[in-house]
Amino acid sequence: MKYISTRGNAPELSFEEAMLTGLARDGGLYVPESIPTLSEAEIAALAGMSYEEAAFVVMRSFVGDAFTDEEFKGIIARAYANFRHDARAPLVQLSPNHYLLELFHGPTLAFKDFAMQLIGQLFQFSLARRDERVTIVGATSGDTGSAAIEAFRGLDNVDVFILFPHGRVSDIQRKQMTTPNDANVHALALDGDFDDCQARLKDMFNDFDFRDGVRLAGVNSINWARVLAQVVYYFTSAVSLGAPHRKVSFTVPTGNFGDIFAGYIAKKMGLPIDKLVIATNQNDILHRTMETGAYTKEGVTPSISPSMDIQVSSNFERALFDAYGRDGRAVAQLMEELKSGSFAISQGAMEALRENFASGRVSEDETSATIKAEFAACGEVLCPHSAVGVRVGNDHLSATPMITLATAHPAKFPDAVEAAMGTRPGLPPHMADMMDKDERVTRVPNDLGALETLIKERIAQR
Ligand SMILES: Cc1ncc(COP(=O)(O)O)c(C=O)c1O
Ligand SMILES: N[C@@H](CCOP(=O)(O)O)C(=O)O
Repeated sequence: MKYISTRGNAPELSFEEAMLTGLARDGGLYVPESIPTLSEAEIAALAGMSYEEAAFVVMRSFVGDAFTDEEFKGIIARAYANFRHDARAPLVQLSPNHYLLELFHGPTLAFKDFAMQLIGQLFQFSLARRDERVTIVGATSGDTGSAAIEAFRGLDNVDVFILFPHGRVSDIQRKQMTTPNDANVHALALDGDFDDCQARLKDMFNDFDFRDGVRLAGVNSINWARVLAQVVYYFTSAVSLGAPHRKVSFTVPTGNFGDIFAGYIAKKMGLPIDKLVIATNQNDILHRTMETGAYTKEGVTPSISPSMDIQVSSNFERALFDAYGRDGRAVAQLMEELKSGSFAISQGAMEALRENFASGRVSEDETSATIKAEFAACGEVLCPHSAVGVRVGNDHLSATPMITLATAHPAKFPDAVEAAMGTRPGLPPHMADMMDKDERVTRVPNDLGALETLIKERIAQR
């Protein structure tokens, strides 16, 4: 299995090389050169398997010969050992044909743990056998950063720097990133929004002297392994509702487009998915794009679902690559145009996108009202991101079962949940003392040179 860049001008890599490389050297994102499929019988057989067994079957052909079967099974087992639910990703029923996939039973209470715990194990295995060390720099709107820190804290051969937008993450998210006291963890509060954090991260990857000098690695969804790990729960949840003998639809609260792109990969692998619905908050660039065919940045307005406050949706580039018939030059041209604020998508590419994706947008009031209504109707307490998904999922109900992804635990956003339903959700026992812990954080400017200098100095001090 080889991996190619969405901009068509970077070396082809193996799974392990692509994982350790992060952003392609032409600025694009790595994708598999072809998508392996599972037969109906193979999908049906997932029904009797544990989450870990299903994960092995779904991901095996993407990793090629990077690991033996036994090595890969061990990596998967270690990745999910500290989840707090036996099913890992349990499905609960909200209404007769609407189900919620709870993805918040991992160590940091967000869906990011599914991929980050796996990536943590993959990196440890690969770095140890290569005898290498890396510098991970991550950009976060709140959840990716805490999941990355949890997955890599305390490791000798990894430094992890997390850029988060100062004042724009919840208190719990910030504490998750600033209270670990491991010497290899560096929380950086950037003066800007998430798009600035992600842009500076990509700038670092495009500065080859810096990139090669610190041996930069990425664990954002820039990294294909992040997307791959998320494909698994589309299969396990759909199978538990009767796939492949019955179609299912999914609604996915969306920001950087990684999670829903994993659903698209599941569909291409043969999972019978009817609709994949993009759910956005008031930062609705993806919904506007699906409606108008123009991808136009408008600036980010902070919302009560802060992890989705994103305008430059990184993985949309992977969807565009397919929609343009895998024409890397066309994608590179669109990304060049985006530097001036917008690009128009061709009619053919829009048709391809609309064949696979529907979309909806949810206001702040609607998000709060959904938290309140679902608690009253079925007792499920939703985080604001999941509520955005459920609201859009309700608008797209049909005879096909709808699965909405619950992407974070409500206790990560207690103020928004309490304001909506009058009760404050409590943290699980293993995090109960988090708010009392001391924080370690450095305020940083939105400036590439200053960030690179700081990172180099910190590495030199270790
Ligand atoms: C809680 C939560 N929900 C939804 C999303 C959106 O996921 P994606 O960026 O993969 O679209 C994020 C962040 O990415 C998140 O942290
Ligand atoms: N919502 C994310 C944003 C980073 O996106 P990713 O797709 O690179 O993980 C977050 O919580 O940080």
